[in-house]
Amino acid sequence: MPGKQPNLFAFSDIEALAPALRSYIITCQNAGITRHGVFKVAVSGGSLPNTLAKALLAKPKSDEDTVKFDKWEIFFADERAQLWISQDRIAGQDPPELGQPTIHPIDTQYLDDTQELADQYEKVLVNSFAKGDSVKLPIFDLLLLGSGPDGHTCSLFPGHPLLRETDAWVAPIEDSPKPPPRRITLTLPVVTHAVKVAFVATGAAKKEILKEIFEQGNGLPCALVNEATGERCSWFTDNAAVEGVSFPRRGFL
Ligand SMILES: O=C(O)[C@H](O)[C@@H](O)[C@H](O)[C@H](O)COP(=O)(O)O
Repeated sequence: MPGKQPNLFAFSDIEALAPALRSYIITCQNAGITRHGVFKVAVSGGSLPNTLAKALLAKPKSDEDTVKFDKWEIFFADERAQLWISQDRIAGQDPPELGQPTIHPIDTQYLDDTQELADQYEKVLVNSFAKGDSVKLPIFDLLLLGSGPDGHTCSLFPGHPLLRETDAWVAPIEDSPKPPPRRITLTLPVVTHAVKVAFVATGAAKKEILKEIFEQGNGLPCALVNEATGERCSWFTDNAAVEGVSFPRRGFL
């Protein structure tokens, strides 16, 4: 289905990927600011924050190429029910001269109760997106996600009943196959309702799972996001990650 498929971009390496990712994010940022005065973005962990730092902390090339962090509202796409994880997030890496984003971390007083942790984080979203009769789902301007070697994204794992969640915006998980087992995550309907979804997946270790996601799908969480979002979804990969993947690449303009 032309036009309905996700955009698969493949770069020679992370150095080449970073400026394209920056330009994509700035386009989403400017669209969000035009629509509602702020840029609402949710971010995953893994290697993504380091790639984002490379992309976003580079020197602007023009006025249009400006990252307006003071207009950013940053949420976590998923989070471990642990104290230390936030340290490797992009939150700690914004130099003050770029402006301070509004960051919405989890409330660590609820770490012992993942349902409460999820409910409290959902309240944070409700305050920002005004859940009510007319707002069934929050609409993030952008989700910046990674893909695990098993095809998971956020803390949505292959074959897990959480993939069938339809009501909650944020859900707890107590049996994550990837340690640690206790986490909270945005739910699939929230992920697929975003204006734009971008995955960043690099390195040869990703090629088997990317082949499965793009060729068979197999109900893998990343494939479900691809299917539900189509052209709203973009994959920023390097050649090593997509070697042997039969799926048309797009040129990044
Ligand atoms: O909480 C976690 O366990 C990580 O956030 C994890 O979900 C990560 O996002 C993916 O495994 C992709 O990680 P890489 O991009 O580092 O491969």
